[in-house]
Formats: sequence, C-alpha cells, structure tokens
Amino acid sequence: TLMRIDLLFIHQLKCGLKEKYKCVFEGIAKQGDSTLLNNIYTDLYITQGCSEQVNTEHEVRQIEVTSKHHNSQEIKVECKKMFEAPEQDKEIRTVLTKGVAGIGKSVSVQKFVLDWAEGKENQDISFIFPLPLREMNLKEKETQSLMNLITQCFTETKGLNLTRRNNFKVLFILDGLDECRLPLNFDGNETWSDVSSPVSLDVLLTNLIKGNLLPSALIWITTRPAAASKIPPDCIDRVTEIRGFNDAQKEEYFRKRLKDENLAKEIIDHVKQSKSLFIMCHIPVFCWISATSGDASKTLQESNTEDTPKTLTQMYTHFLRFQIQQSRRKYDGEYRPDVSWDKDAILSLGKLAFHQLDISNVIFYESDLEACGIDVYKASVYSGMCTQIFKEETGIILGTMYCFVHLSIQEFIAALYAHLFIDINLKKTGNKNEAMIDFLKTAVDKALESDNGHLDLFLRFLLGLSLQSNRLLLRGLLTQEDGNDQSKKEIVQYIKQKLEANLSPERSINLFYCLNELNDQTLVKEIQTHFNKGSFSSSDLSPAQWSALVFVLLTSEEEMEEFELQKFKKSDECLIRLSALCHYLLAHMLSQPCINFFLVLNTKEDILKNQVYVRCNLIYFPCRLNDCGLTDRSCSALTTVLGSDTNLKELNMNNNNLQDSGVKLICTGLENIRSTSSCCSFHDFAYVLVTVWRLLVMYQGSDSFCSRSIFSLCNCSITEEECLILTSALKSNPSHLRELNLSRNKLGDSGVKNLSDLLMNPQCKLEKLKLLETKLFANNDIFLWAGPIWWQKMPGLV
Ligand SMILES: Nc1ncnc2c1ncn2[C@@H]1O[C@H](COP(=O)(O)OP(=O)(O)OP(=O)(O)O)[C@@H](O)[C@H]1O
Repeated sequence: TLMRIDLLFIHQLKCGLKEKYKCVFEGIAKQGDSTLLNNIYTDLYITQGCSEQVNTEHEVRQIEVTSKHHNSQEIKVECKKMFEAPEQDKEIRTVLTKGVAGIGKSVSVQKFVLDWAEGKENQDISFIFPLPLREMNLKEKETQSLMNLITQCFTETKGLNLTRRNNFKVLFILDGLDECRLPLNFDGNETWSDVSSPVSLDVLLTNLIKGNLLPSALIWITTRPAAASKIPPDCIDRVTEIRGFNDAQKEEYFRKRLKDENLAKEIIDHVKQSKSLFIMCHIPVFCWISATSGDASKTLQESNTEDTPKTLTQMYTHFLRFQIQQSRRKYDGEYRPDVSWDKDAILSLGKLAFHQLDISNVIFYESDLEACGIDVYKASVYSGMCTQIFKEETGIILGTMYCFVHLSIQEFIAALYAHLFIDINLKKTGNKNEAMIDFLKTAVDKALESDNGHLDLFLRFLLGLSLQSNRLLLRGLLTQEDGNDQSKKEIVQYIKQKLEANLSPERSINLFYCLNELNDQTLVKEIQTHFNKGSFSSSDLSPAQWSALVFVLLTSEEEMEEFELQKFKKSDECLIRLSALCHYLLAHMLSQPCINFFLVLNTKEDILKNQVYVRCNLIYFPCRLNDCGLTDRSCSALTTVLGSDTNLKELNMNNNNLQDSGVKLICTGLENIRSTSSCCSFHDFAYVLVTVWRLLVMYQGSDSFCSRSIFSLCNCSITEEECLILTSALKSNPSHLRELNLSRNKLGDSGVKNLSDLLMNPQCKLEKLKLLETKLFANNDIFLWAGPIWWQKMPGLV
C-alpha cells in the first residue's frame, strides 16, 4: 500500500516526465514547431533473443558463440510488455534491448515512459527513472548516494524515501549503453547495497544492475549491439532486439509523419522507386530523413526519377540541402532552387562533428564548440539555421549541451568536412587526385580497424562524396571535379582487395555499401552472372564473392521470390559459408511478407531429395545433407541455422564424417530447439535419418527421441549395446513413438530380442518396427530379410 505522500511523488514524477517526453526531439522542439510523440510513434518490430551475440568477432567464432546462447524461436515482444515474462512463473528483472543506430531504442524508451506517465500502461510500476547514460558520463567523477542521484535528476521526488523496506516497483532505464564512458567494472567494484550512502557512480550502476542495490528494482538497458557485452550475461534476464519497421510499418510511419495522405502516398512511391532505399527505411531514422528530403524534392518540384536518392550519400545530401533551403526561406520568405551555403558555419560545425566522431563523442559542451570556432552565443543560430541538424538540449544534470539530431547526421557532416578540408588544403598543393586517393585509402583502413564499426557510416559518406555526380548537388560548397574518375577506379580496386581478406560479415557488408555509394556494381554483377549460369559448383567462391552473395540477397532490386543456389560444391567450407549467410540474412531481414526469401541448396542432382529451404519468417527446412563430405567443422555452423529454425522437419546427415565432436555440436543445436517452451513444432520433426541420433540418444537420454512419432535410424551402425540402451530408454519413458526404423544395423541377437520384448510391452505404443537387412547374428553376417518387411505389432513375435 502506498502512502499519500508517495502518491504525490508519483503524480509529480509523472507530470514531469509527461512534459519532458511528450515531444520527439528532432531538433525542432526549440522552435516551437514540435512533434508530439503520440502523433508519429509507429510500432516497431521487436523480438526476444538476439541474432548476433558478439559482432566484433570473426564470423565462424561468432556462430559458435551464438549457437551456445541461441534462443531459437523468434518471439515478438511489444514495447509496452518489455517486462512481461512469456512464462508466468518467471520474473524478469533486467532487460537488455539491442539495436543498431537509429533503429528506435530511445524512441521506444520514450514511448514506454510516456505511456506510463499518461497512466496508460504499466501502472503496476510506481516510479520510472530514465537515466540517459550519455548524461551519466558527466557524473563519472562524483560520489553520491543513489537517493541523491535520483532527487538530483528528478527534483519532483525530493524527499522520497526508497529503502529496501518499502515495496515500490521501481524501474530504472539506462538508455544508450554504447555512449557510456564509465568503466562499468562489474568484477572489480565493491558490493554496495545502501541506497543512502555516497559512492562512485560506477559502483552505484553496477550494483543496481547486479541487483545488490534495490534488489526489486527493474532495470532496462538499451544499447547498440557492439556494446552489449559490457554487461555480464548473467545479470540479464531477457535480451530483446529492435529490428526496425517492417514494410507495413514503414508506410504507416510516412502516413503519420506527413499527415497529408496524398503527400504520404507520393513519398512512399518515391522511396519505393529504389529498392535499396526502401530496404534502408526499415531503420526509422532513414524513414525520417526520407520523409524530410522527400518532402524537399516535392516542394521543389523536382521529384522526377532522376532525383530519387539511390544511395545514403544522396539521401543525406538532399536532406542537408533541404534544411538549408528551409532556413533560408524563413529569412527570405521564398524558395530558391540554388542553395546558398554558409561555408564558414558548415566548416566549424563540420570540424566539431569530425573531431568528436574520431573520439566517439556525441555530446558537446560550450568548450567543445569554442574549440571549433563556434561562438556559443551563436550556437542557437546554428540550431536555428539547421533546425533538424544541430540541437541544443537542456540536460537533466549539466545544463546546456549540444548534439547533432542523430549520429548519422554527425557522420555525414564529418565526411563533408573532410572533403571541404581537402578542397581547401589541396588547392595550394599540386597533385590533388593522389592526395585524395591516399586519404580515402587511409579512411578505409581506419574504418576496418574499428571493432564496433563506429566509422562505417562515415566511410560510406566519405566515399559517396568523392563522386562528382554527388558533388554536383553541393556546388558552391565543394569544388567540382573534372570528371576524371581515376581516383574512383583506384579506390574501388583497393576496397575489392580488402574484401578478399577474411573480414567479419558486418565489415564486408559495409564495404559493399561503400562500393554502392561509389556506384560500382562489378562484384555484385559477377555474382549475379554466377547465379544465372548456375556455376557455383565448379568454382570456389572467393571471400569477396561470398560477401557479395550476402549483399545481393540483402539489397537486390529484383523481387527474388525463389532463389536457387544450385549445385554448390560439397564441402565444409561451402556449408559454413552458407550457414553464416542464412544466419546473417535471417538476422537482418525483418519478418515481412513481401520479402519472400527462399533459399534452395541442392547438394545432389535430384532436387526433390536434397534441399534446404530457408524462408525468412516461415522457415521450412527439410534439410538433407547426406553424402556431402562434411566433417565436424561444419557442425557448429549448422547448429546455428538449426537453432534459428523452429520448423525443421527433417535432418539427414547420413554418410558424412562428423565424428563424435560434430555430433555433440548438432545435439546442442537440437537441444536449443527443444528448450524453447512454446516450440512444439519440434514434435513434427518426423524423420531423422542421421547417424548422429544414436549418439543423441546416449548423450541426452531419450526425451527428444520419444517425442517423435516416426523415427528412423536406418544404417546408423547401431551396435548391439546401443540397441539395448535404446530399448531401455523407450521402456522407461512414456513414448509417442509409433514407427521405428532400425534397418541395416548390427543389432545382434540380444538387440532384436530386446526390441521384440519392447513390442510385447503393453505400455509401448510402437506400432511398426522396420528391420530391413538386419544382421541378426553379428558374427555370422546372415541377412535374414531381403526385402522391406514391416513388423506389425503382433503378440508372440520373436
Ligand atoms: N517507433 C518510432 N516511431 C516513429 N519514429 C521513430 C520511431 N523510432 C525511431 N523513430 C525516428 O528515428 C529517430 C532515431 O530513433 P532513436 O533516437 O530512438 O534511435 P536509437 O536506436 O536510439 O539510435 P542511437 O543508437 O543512434 O541512439 C527518431 O528521432 C525518430 O525520428
């Protein structure tokens, strides 16, 4: 029961948060032109579990790690139900939500808080304290108590007493773990459970997350994927991942954002003209940029196909032009088709963006601005000039701060600055081309060195802006080149060379995006030619070509209803690559009906017999990989795909050289499927013709075995001894097994005897037992049955 004073605190906190969270901060709030969150908020596609656990690692290693933690089934999570456990008896205290830049983590947090503050959702929670980690950085050096921290950040709660005794449900939201500069020393920090004595912020936060401090408090942490590993996995009860908008949600967003139905329709059509742009729009921030720059081309009457941005650089360039034109219009009251750039202002802003990006900083203070020649008194002019680019924010702790409206905008402005800088400095020196090439190469190297890809987007913009066709849109700002594309050729070559090295999927995909920004499709075309000719089996694909394959699948302009990868070379290498590819695709494609991705892998001539179907959402998997020359090397890769698939109907691994170690790995993958409580499709796992199953029975008891109705262990070199284990497992467990095929094994006399005993047992539901070509007498090798004989359940059968 809450006391009246507590109710008052709750009321005050809700009022404060409502005020703070009701508008979206897209930089325009200050100008009194604000957008209400509830007017534009569009549901996002959020799932439980995580597709990539550690994305800084090499892909094969990644697969291993993922398979261990894999939570096989894709469970959709509603934002408002972030703390609602799917199983009723389980309580969720800590949630970690991952998602790439601009996918909507902060907006989700905002919506959650607003709904609570408006009394709509999660009313069982008494207090929500959102603590943006970027702001917490500033308290790094201070010591204070948790209570103090709360009352400082939420002055409405001054006087509130949160002790361990009272049983308020409290939620702390730590938004933006990737921006946190605190060490978060979970191992080294002392244990702290006192809410009212002062200690360093790092100790406070780590103990809060661990549950030492206010053990009943709920914790919600959001982060970009690369930083997720900062939190020890055992502190997290649930991992969710924001996957962005699916196609329907993209359209819904445009309708909400633009209000005018006709304009929305026009812009949706406009975005759809470029498939890669449309795909990019699964990230909300790109939707927002498209809505704004699309709006621009509409207003400027230039929305012909030519002008549809096809690359990210073009999209952001349109956006920037529009912003500048908008602000000019404010002053002049009219549109001008040509943009008049304030070069000095852009240089200063660019310098800030560039230098701060280099040190991964996204929040700036007066001193940072001054260091770049920005007069703080004029900073509001900047934010006024580019209302949706740069913004001034009053933080909860340290007063006025500045930041770009979104990191991607900082990245774009930083790249623009780099070009401006080169333009200015190279004017003086002679060989501009060479210097430019060197500069771009160094940027490629530097971006590849980064573990978490923090320069990926910057690099894309940087390369994009080196193209003359793009510079044309920025005339008056960037110097116009003479159409000599030597530098483009060289840098494309350089990137291709890099792609031949074994890069992680993330890095190589980014390099493809870079090639795309550079308008170079040669590698991608090569791959398409391979497809069309079906010539994969004869040629070993190079690492670059494999990455190209993924890229083609991700961004293909054509609707690939069905996509056949026929006649691949039978090898571990091929399977590992393909599994990584499937896994990557599954992780990066949203469940949307329009992407009907269908991968068919044929390992034998006969299409019907040998195929792996992977469907994006509705993954259907008769997976026949028999006779594929596979060894245990393939197994970890395979387990990942098995783990991500819940509709696996059939797995055939016969006649491979998997060894015990490989079998164990596959068992782990299958175990993952089984462990998902809601996953009953595993029971449809009808036929399993795998040598591994005999070992599965031994390693994991008989549960999984017994849950199937038809089971085939034909030609699995099952020995007499194993047959005994099998029969006793069947005897001691209530079994659903109806049919068992044990043909072509060396079961021996006692094995067969045991099986017939089993059939006689009234508990046993087994109706058919197939013992084709069974070597009954192990020593004499006598073939007792020549043809397929089904033993019906008959009393007296010996
Ligand atoms: N659910 C949503 N509905 C409408 N717009 C959204 C939604 N989610 C995100 N956006 C738009 O995308 C922008 C970026 O979203 P947000 O700041 O939440 O990304 P983020 O995942 O926190 O990114 P970062 O890791 O860079 O901080 C928002 O400013 C908003 O314009």
